[in-house]
Amino acid sequence: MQQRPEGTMHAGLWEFPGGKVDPGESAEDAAVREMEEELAVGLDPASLVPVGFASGLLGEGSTGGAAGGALGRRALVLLLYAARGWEGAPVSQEGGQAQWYAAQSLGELAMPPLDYPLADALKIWLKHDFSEKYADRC
Ligand SMILES: Nc1nc2c([nH]c(=O)n2[C@H]2C[C@H](O)[C@@H](COP(=O)(O)OP(=O)(O)OP(=O)(O)O)O2)c(=O)[nH]1
Repeated sequence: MQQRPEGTMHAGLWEFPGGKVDPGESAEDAAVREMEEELAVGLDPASLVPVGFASGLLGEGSTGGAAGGALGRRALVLLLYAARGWEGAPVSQEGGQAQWYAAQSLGELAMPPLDYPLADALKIWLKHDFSEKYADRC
């Protein structure tokens, strides 16, 4: 998990690492690029397995950050992927904190609103160990 920097929307809250999909990019390619940029971790896009998604409005529930409250009603959809293999040890590249947490403890962490349903989806996914089904991919 990564802690959002001061001065941004949802500052100080812990989120799943990732970021926006660039024009012309697939969601998987964006996830790989963001993991490299944010945590210096190398991933194979073919090894990513979809875990779940969460949908809401940009800025909903945020009190801090420059953009808070002034965003209109833009939709935000977060996609969560699992990867069983990667290259390198995750180290935050952008000055904030990055830390491993057990999936079961994520509910106690202060997170932006959409990361809670993502954490629930992850717990269900791990319980059923769907990764076995994709053993050749992750
Ligand atoms: N993780 C997460 N982000 C949320 C939620 N609600 C919400 O408005 N956001 C915002 C925060 C960010 O502006 C945006 C996610 O984009 P992002 O991960 O690329 O974060 P960012 O804009 O701070 O980073 P960057 O593109 O500048 O690198 O969505 C939420 O519930 N969870």
